[in-house]
Amino acid sequence: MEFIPEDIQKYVEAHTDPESELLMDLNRETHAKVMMPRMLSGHLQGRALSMISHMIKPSRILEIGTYTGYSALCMAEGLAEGGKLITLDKNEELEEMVRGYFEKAGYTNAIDFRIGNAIELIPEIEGPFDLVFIDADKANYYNYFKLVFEKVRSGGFIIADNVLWSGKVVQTEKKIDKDTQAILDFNRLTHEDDRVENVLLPIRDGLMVLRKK
Ligand SMILES: C[S@@+](CC[C@H](N)C(=O)[O-])C[C@H]1O[C@@H](n2cnc3c(N)ncnc32)[C@H](O)[C@@H]1O
Repeated sequence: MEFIPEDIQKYVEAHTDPESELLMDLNRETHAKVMMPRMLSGHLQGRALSMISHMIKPSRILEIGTYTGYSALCMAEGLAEGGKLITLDKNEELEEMVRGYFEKAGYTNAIDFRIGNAIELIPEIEGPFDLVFIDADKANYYNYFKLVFEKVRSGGFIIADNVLWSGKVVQTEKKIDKDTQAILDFNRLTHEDDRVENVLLPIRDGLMVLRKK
């Protein structure tokens, strides 16, 4: 589902910095060879994540849901000198491709790519983090929020992707599927949580931006 008219989307992209050659290659290769390329953040959201990361200048970023590494590479652009980004994914089939791109981008030392179930990996990872990006299985979104919360420094950010869930968050049908319900719960619970400030940005499929007080 497109949330804004196609011509406006094109105008927005034309007036946003282009992707680097490497990100363009990764975008193309993902679309040509990998299942469900819609999962990749893409040009506009990638530039937004890079811009946000530059604004925060994080020393430590945690990403939950690497896929082919596109969003990790975008957020890594804003890391402080000597900063680290840890990214988690359970799909080992993409490991070689993802590591190849991290190497080509010169981020072998800055990006720590770990394979496994994020629910099991996160408790073993020490904080504090300046920025956490939640972009894995929707059913666990609120669990991820709870698992990372104490690891985020005061003033740090948690961003969750796909919180508009292709518009299903405002559907009027009575039967709500499991993932939609999980996103609805995540949006409501984080919005009502006094420990964070929040803004839901309607970029692509929706980014929930939370700032820990
Ligand atoms: C939407 S994609 C991530 C897209 C990527 N962040 C980007 O913007 O280019 C979601 C990823 O989460 C991973 N994933 C799903 N459940 C997971 C889990 N329990 N633990 C770790 N990774 C998981 C999937 O394998 C998939 O690669």
